[in-house]
Amino acid sequence: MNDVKLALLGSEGAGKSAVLVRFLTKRFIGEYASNANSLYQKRLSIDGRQLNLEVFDPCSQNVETRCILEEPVDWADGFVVVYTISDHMSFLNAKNILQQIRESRRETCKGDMDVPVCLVGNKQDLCHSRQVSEEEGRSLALEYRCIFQEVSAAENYLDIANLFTRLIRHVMEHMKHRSERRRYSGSKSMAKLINNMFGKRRKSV
Ligand SMILES: Nc1nc2c(ncn2[C@@H]2O[C@H](COP(=O)(O)OP(=O)(O)OP(=O)(O)O)[C@@H](O)[C@H]2O)c(=O)[nH]1
Repeated sequence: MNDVKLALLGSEGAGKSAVLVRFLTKRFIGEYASNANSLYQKRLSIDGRQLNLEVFDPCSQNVETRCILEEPVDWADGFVVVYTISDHMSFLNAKNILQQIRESRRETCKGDMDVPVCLVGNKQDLCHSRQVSEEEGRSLALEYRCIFQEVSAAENYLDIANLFTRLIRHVMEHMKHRSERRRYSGSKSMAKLINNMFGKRRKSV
């Protein structure tokens, strides 16, 4: 069974917990305790494959004053970055987070393909007070090569379910690709080793 680990990141009050709880329970719960880190676990079946999903929902933090990615960036296989469409500052924070993910992953996984990330513009139901256009969200996602979707945790389950499903599929493909690369480079170096040993021996005969 696959283990898939996701981390939720975004500004305080962007609706991270609401989005996650909507996905896990199909329900919208208005208020959540935000003074502790939470780890949610759920067994899922996607494309006929069973998996253990773990989602890390860190407590509120001010992304302007401290680095938010110390722990989740190494732990997670994929990220959900949430902003509020009616709060431009949360969008700027989301951009900052995407940049931090890119930089930290570049340091830890040299030459590796991009880590799966989805950018979520939440509170679509508040479009009368929109401060971030859908186009801005889409082009930020394009810049950082991530999945993008505007959603409303308050009003809609299906969009959120589809979004998580796409991200999890992407994570599983990414994991498969990484393990194939590892196996390939492992067998390449093994072949090199064997070649070196027997090649040399053959020469000396
Ligand atoms: N109108 C509307 N309100 C929402 C939506 N999603 C969340 N909220 C509200 O936004 C507030 C913050 O939601 P949370 O899910 O606690 O946000 P969070 O990002 O987890 O917040 P912290 O844990 O404090 O960082 C709550 O009052 C929610 O009821 C939404 O889609 N639409």
